[in-house]
Amino acid sequence: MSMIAARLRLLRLLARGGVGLAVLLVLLQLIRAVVPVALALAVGRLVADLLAARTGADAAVAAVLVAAAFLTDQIVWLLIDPVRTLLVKRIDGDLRARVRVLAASVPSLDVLESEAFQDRMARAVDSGTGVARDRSVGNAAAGQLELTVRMLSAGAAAALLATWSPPLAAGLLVLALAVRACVRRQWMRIIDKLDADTAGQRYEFYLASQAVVGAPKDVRLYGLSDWFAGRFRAAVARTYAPVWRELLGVLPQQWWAAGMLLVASAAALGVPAVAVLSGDADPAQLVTAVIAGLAVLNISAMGMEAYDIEYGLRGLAAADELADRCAAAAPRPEVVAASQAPVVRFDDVVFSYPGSDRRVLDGLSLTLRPGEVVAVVGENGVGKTTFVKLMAGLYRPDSGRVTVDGADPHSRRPPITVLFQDFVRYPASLRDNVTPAVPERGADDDAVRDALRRAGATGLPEDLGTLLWREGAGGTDLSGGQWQRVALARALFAVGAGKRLLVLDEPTASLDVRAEAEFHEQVMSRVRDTTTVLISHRLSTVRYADRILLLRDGRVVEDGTHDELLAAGGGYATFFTTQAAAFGGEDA
Ligand SMILES: Nc1ncnc2c1ncn2[C@@H]1O[C@H](COP(=O)(O)OP(=O)(O)OP(=O)(O)O)[C@@H](O)[C@H]1O
Repeated sequence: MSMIAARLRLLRLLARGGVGLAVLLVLLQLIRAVVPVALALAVGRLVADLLAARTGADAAVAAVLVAAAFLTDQIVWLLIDPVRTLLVKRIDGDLRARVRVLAASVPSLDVLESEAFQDRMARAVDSGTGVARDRSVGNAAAGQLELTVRMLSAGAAAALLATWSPPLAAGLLVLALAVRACVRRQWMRIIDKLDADTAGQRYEFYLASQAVVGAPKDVRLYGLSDWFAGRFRAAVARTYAPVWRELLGVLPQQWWAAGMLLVASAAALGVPAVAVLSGDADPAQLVTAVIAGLAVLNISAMGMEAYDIEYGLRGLAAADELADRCAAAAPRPEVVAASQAPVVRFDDVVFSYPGSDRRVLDGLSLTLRPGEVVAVVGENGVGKTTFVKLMAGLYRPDSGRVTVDGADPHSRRPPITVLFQDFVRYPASLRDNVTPAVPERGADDDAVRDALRRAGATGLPEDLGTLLWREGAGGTDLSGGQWQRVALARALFAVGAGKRLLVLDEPTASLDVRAEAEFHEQVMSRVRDTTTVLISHRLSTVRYADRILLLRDGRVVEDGTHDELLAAGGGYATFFTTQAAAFGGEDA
């Protein structure tokens, strides 16, 4: 897109903040644009009236016009700020919502988690960390309007000056625009530097958010505020050092621009003065010409709008690239309905996370038969959760094949529900924390209560409408174990609503011993019409599974029932006996 088209697009974006508000801002800016010309004319008339010793009434009218022009400028200036702020916030809010919808529409996590996608997302909705000004598309749109109006104002002042001296008007305008263009090019190098280290800016933002909200207990318990502050200062210094260096490099280059402006100002003042001295102009014309000349030169000063425009254009480009990436990504998978438990197959699957060459899954082959409860065990980091993500179609294998009932889960999402280890605690009601896996089902309080009961969730608020978000009005919070039961209820509710592939990743991690003992009876024995994957380090949880798979080196190395694997005396048997010994008996 050409520069002019991009800038016209910025102006059109103003309407996204509300047509009425945009029109008001345009009007206010236009009034500001004509003020310098009005002031030049009014002051010229005042001087003419005073010198011609006309009636006091004539001079008073001229003085009132001068005052009116001055006051109008002040009042409009006061009004512009709130109108501009509101408009910018609305435009940015609109873009932020669009970007979030785009991000949510990406079907696979590899695109979402890629650095390029994250960078573009941060750029498109940048709220200006690190500098005093918001670097946003909304600011760019408002800045483009300001610049357009400043140009119009300079043009109008030049036109007024041209009625007296066309060469002076043309000369001042060309000089002012040349100075502006050169200075702008120098300063924009700083934005390139700012853009260069987006990963550093993300890290700095992460540190700041961890220090305030992410790790409040650790910060207080271990007195970590200095630790965070030191790292934050170091991160800021690392990220912004190149920017400061660029800044120091640009400053000495300002001398010649200052020199050119000095010459231009001398011409703006000197040419009319010489004309008056030589009798070619009267003092009133001098005053009008000088004010108009200085108004023309005003455009040479690069205001903050230049940064706003430059940064916002990059934000807009980032948003466009996001849209293109999303359009190019695979379409949102069709969700498959199933009346019976599905069969899941992994054939020689190899998978590495984007940006890593470490094979997390390396030739993984397995079959989950319909209605089976299959436990997956293995050391930390062996790839159990990764296996689930591929089964759910959230990533695609690098090679090999994943199918659920014969279909690729990436393009046809199976009727799956997953209780992830890091399950989401929705800032919503208890009811809405149980139902999100099947939003189409709607609120069915009996089914919600039944799922909570089967998950063994006790001590919860009686009212399903209770907000489970402490920061919200009337909100409350739950213990870790209670949250895990609510998340388990979420999975069971989804099974009740027809999801026939159930994954429980560490479902008993936060449960006490009695609750864990009840887990098999209350939960596992009731999901028989569902293909179930159970991931747990607690071997007492997995021992009742129909089959147990032990993962190592990215593939299945043992496959059998608890008794078969114990008898085989392999890795599972070692796990089990070690755990049993740690708990003081064979029955871990
Ligand atoms: N989003 C990700 N990007 C890059 N690497 C990842 C990502 N998620 C996990 N990994 C890496 O993949 C490997 C397998 O992780 P995974 O979570 O599947 O292990 P796990 O067997 O479930 O572990 P645990 O028992 O600790 O829960 C780990 O080495 C981890 O560092």
